[in-house]
Amino acid sequence: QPLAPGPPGYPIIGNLFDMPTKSSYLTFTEWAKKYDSEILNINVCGTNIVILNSLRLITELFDKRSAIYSSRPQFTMISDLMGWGFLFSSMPYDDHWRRRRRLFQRFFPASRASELQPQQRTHVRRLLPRLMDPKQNFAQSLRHFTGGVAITLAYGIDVKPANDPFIDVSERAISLLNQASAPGKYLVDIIPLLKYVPDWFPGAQFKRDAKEWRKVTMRFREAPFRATKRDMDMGVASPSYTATCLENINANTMQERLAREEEVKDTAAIFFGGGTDTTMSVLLTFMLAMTRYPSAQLKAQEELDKVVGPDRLPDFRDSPNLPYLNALLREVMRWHPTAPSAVPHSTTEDDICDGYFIPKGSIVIPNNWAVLQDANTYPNPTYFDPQRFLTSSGKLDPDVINPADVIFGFGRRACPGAHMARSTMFITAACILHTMSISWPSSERTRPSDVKFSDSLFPTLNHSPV
Ligand code: HEM
Repeated sequence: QPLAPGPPGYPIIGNLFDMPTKSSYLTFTEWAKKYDSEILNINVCGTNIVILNSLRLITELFDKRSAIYSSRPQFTMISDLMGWGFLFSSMPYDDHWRRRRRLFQRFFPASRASELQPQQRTHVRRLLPRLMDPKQNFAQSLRHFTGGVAITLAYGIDVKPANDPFIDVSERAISLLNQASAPGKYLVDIIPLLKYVPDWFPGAQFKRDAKEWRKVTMRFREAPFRATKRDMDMGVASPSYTATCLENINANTMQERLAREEEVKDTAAIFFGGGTDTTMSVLLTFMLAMTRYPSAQLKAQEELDKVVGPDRLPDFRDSPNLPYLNALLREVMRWHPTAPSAVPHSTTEDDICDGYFIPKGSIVIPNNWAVLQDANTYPNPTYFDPQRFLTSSGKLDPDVINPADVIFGFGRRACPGAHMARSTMFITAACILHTMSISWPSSERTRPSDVKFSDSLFPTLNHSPV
């Protein structure tokens, strides 16, 4: 069977020089047009990479054939040398992953979303005055907010308004992780044996860096967990994911108990590790869209005025009565999706799809950008238009694909924090729109349309809109 089409490449290095280092989702979308194929194949120094450019193929492989499409590619620099292998989002499809994913979903299931609401409310109420305070940097306030929600829910720790030690170490750790995640940055990811080069060896700066950065990773994993355990021992711990999991450990031996505790520690770290940059990215995109499309903002505010009225803040229970706001949030997720080229999976068996061979060990990238910017599904896709998700009678249209069913991923590796992310997005956007208007600062020389999205896995704006 042939491989799927794609740029031809060179012997040994394959498509090394074709592989985009910036906005890869745009290049993948162009290739799909150029080769007139929803499925593409490239090879970078022996690693086979398959790119899926349609929802049909993504659901076919990740949902229907999930038994062989549910692993993750391994990156030596991050997972091994920097110590991030404990995050189950990056683990291969094995028992370590299975145990952690099961634990996370047992104590943090969508069915318990309403239990998160009091803490989410408290954090939004603290965010609103900060956003209105001209002395506070608005993006920093949003970052502190999403970090605070994660730390409170994971550990029951109430973060300080500024210089919080847990937020500070977590932000530093994630920023190092993001820097090291740039595709093709480290040769050791292509030649894993290089990890055995001694630290003092010329050219081994990556090993010296990794040694320092690993200390930050470990502090990120340990410090808040230890604080919660200490509070539990003293009987003063607030309810949290960590406290619930620790209370529910059922172990026969000390060794077994310690192993279970390590799993709790690993999964608690995912709240910040998986939930902060991602939610922040959607909220920043929301703020930018509001400055660029003031008529959509006004419409959502009129709906809130009608449904919520002037005497209270919006609440979770208002959601079913706010179809326009919900449509607007869907459009935010579609217009510039978070993780546009998603989180790659990898295959554990050979397979054939649409007549093309997919070798075992291939990296498989779902190109969400191509799905969410497809003019057949979303006419005039570059335009921000919440109305596309509504019927003529103003209800949410079930026939238009909800971008939330795309941006949180697919199959057995789909995002297990989507319920929390969606409710945080809803309550934050509703409260912001009901209490303030978002506009571009008149003193600013650039315009909202000049704003560029940065190029990390979860792009955030590199320029604050307000
Ligand atoms: C708007 C916010 C968020 C977005 C856009 C998002 C998106 C994603 C995506 C695209 C994946 C990969 C899915 C796949 O491989 O098919 C993922 C995985 C994951 N997300 Fe999220 N996420 C968000 C928030 C959160 C939150 C709040 C948490 C935790 C509380 C979380 C925890 C995870 C975990 C643990 C995984 C890895 C699952 C696995 O590999 O088994 N995410 N997320």
